[in-house]
Amino acid sequence: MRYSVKAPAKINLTLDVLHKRADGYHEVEMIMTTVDLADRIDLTLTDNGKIIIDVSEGFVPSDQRNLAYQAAELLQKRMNVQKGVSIYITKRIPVAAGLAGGSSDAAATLKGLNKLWKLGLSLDELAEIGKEIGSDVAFCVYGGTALATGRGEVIEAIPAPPSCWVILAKPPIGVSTADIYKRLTLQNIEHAPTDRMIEAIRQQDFTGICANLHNVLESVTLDMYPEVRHIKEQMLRFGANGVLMSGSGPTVFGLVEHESRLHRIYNGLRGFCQDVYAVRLIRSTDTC
Ligand SMILES: C[C@@](CO)(OP(=O)(O)O)[C@H](O)COP(=O)(O)OP(=O)(O)OC[C@H]1O[C@@H](n2ccc(N)nc2=O)[C@H](O)[C@@H]1O
Ligand SMILES: Nc1ncnc2c1ncn2[C@@H]1O[C@H](COP(=O)(O)OP(=O)(O)O)[C@@H](O)[C@H]1O
Repeated sequence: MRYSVKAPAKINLTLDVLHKRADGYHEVEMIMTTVDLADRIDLTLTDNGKIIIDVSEGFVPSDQRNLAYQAAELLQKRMNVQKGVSIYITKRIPVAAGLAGGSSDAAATLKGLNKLWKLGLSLDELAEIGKEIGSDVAFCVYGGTALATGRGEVIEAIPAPPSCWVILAKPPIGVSTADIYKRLTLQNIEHAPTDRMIEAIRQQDFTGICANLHNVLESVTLDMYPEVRHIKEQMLRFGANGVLMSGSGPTVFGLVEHESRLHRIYNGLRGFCQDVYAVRLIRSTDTC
């Protein structure tokens, strides 16, 4: 028996850090939404109880370090499953990019194995297991658009923003999330307008959404990697309506209302950046 599951990327429309916690994590407030750039996870049932993993990209670990492997192992142990699985990941989401590719692979694996192993767990139960693997996994289990709090694992669904195009551009660098959080200075931080963003989304106010995009990690990554700042400036110059770095970066996304502008921005960016994608927001939460 075999299942294919889509694992979509996320972007952060806002990312605020409230304080550093005693456990070393940061207390965050983020509005996240899924986009239709996705990895594909193929799951094949095996009878010997073993978990085998392979990945289309050589530089993503194809062993216990892979978050999809960790998700399968945790679920197998937690639910006392005797069956095994062979996992094949076709990567399309750039790696270490601020798009939660690994977290989404883990979430999709949990959702796919829930069917393959006939476990009958709810999304809430899968998210509860997923949060042990990483802060972004719970959001990826639900998909859609949500306010994430705590260390990112407390998820409250909110309505989807109005449909629009999203241009993603990633310079050829990988960013360590832990490193960016470590370098963040919390004094004099300009906090994100989370409430205003939620209101703009509720009102389906595209201009308001673009005006309230804010990520407190952005200045940390921009100071370390001037090429990220350059991409931001160029995306705005080519005509994106709103531009922001996603997560800890280095991917920059631009929201674009009209398709007529999309090609100009895409082609302009492709002139100096290899990794550019034109995608759409996913408005449905059913990603499986
Ligand atoms: C920044 C964000 C925004 O969505 O995404 P990415 O840039 O990774 O996509 C997330 O907060 C990342 O989530 P995720 O990548 O799952 O993080 P984890 O594996 O849980 O943590 C990696 C490391 O980041 C730091 N970390 C993470 C989350 C948090 N709220 N506070 C932290 O300080 C910790 O040092 C931790 O060891
Ligand atoms: N399935 C996976 N896909 C991508 N990266 C993975 C995966 N499993 C583990 N990793 C590791 O996780 C790190 C972060 O990757 P990723 O989730 O793509 O980035 P981000 O946290 O910035 O969104 C990478 O350095 C990679 O080695």
